[in-house]
Amino acid sequence: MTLTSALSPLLHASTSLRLVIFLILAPFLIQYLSTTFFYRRARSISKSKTPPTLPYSIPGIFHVFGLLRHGPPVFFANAIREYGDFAPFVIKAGPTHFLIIRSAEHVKKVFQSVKQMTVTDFHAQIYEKIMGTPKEAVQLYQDIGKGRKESDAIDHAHLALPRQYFSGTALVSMVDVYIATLRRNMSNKMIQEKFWTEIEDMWSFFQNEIARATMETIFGSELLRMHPRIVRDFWEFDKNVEQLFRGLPRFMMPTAYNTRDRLVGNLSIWLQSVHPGTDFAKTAEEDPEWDAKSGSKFFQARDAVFANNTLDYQARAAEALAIMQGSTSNTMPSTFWFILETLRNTELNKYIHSEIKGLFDPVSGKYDVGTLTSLPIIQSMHAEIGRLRMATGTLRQCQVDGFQLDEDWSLPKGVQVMIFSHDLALNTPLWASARPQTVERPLEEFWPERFIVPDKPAREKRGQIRTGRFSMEGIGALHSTFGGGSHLCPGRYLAKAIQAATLVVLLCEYEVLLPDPESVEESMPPLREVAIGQIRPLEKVRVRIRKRRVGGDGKMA
Ligand code: HEM
Repeated sequence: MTLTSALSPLLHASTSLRLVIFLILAPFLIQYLSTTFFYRRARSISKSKTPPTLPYSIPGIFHVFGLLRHGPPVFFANAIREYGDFAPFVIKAGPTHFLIIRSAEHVKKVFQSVKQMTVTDFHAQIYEKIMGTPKEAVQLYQDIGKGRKESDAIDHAHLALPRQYFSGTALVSMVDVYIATLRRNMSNKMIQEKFWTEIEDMWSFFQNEIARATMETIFGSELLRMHPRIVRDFWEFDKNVEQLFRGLPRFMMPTAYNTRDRLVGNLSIWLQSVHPGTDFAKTAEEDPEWDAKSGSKFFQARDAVFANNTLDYQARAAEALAIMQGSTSNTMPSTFWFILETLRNTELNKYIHSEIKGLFDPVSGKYDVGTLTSLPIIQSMHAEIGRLRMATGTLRQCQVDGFQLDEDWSLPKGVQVMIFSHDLALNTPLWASARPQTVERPLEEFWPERFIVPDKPAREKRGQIRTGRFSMEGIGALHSTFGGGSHLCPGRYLAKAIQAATLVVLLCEYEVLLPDPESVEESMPPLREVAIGQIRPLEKVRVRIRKRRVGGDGKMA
């Protein structure tokens, strides 16, 4: 349709009719013009231009209807499929502008520009809309980086404490607690040596067991004792996180708000009982690493910062919910896939079992967590699960006008830069040019050894597991599952340790098998349909489990 033919009915009608015709035609016209502008801007060779906006038909509202109709995960995925070759491009939800970037160079530039690309406002919104933080406390988050003492202390608790406690020996102690908790909970299930027990739905089983063990490790056992429903409430809350972030009124989604409020209320009651006053944290070297009532040293130290910096119990409970969500929401699905991918591949299963079965020390009754998590196959599996089975988004807000993304593109102040891990993870040309060895097998396929560099070029037999050293060299920017730069997820080592610890307990202490492998293959989720969000099998996955016999020397079989 040309512009003249589109306007011709208008030129020959009465005023009111013209208005009606104009209103009917206007969206088509605007769509036509915005499409023309989009391609013109995207193909322009001029320097320092602002990125184009995806075609739209209603100015001011832009892509709001599409985002509401399909939901952001599908809308963003469709936009990438249709216009991905023209990235970077902008999607506008009314006054909020999202810039989608898709190149490794752009990702690096954004992560490295710590001062110009921040998360402060985004984090404040998460606390207010999702976690239910009271308004007065939200101001403290918004004042981070503005020289306010309490806000700086909160920033320290967010950035420094997880990095201190989720690495080195502190991490090993946490994982020891996780393993002991998981083993105890599993042994309470009366799983037999002689008979197989059938688990109908491995996803729900993991939702319960991994969340339970992770929560007990971070918060202590008293929380679960006081509020036995907390795991169920947590998953109900987690399901509604995106809805809560949209900020729809309470009457439109009462269950989402009620569940969130119940969680915050219960966490607040628990905190008042286990962390009274401001001097409750026992974090000296000689203090125990974990306390059944007060929780891990990490959680005690963190809550003490908030207690000493004007956060009331409701705001502290919202903080506890944020840590519950950060630690459980992605770790459970990634652990599910870690185990399922192992069970799906007999050679891999045998190889991993042979690598890990010697890691149990019958004298201490503990596994060697340090060795376990540094095995190349475990590290590579962790990276591959993050690449293929997780779809996370990382956001940064541009704080300056004219931010130079590169010599072609310049960004306005306020634009929200979005990086989608799954999109980058499946971009074959980028991976092939960054490190050709990583695309020896298609990126759409799960390849546990993708991140292993062989020691020497050896001829591998079919099905044989590749050995060598683990490396992320050259591909860091393409693997953004854990974000990047100064906010790179501090829990990534804990997530890897939880995956490996769950695997070691299930593989060394139990025999686990998939009774219906064909239906599991048919249940594999499609790729690229959502840009962000939980990836889970299409159908329930059944597993059979029975206890392994322990040898006379106390060693695992
Ligand atoms: C597979 C599991 C996990 C995934 C995929 C994941 C992913 C992410 C991502 C994408 C970010 C944003 C990073 C950025 O803005 O650059 C993040 C931040 C964060 N994650 Fe994780 N995470 C996982 C596990 C954990 C665990 C176990 C914890 C433990 C408590 C944790 C705690 C945090 C915290 C506290 C932040 C905020 C960091 C900051 O703003 O400085 N995460 N995570």
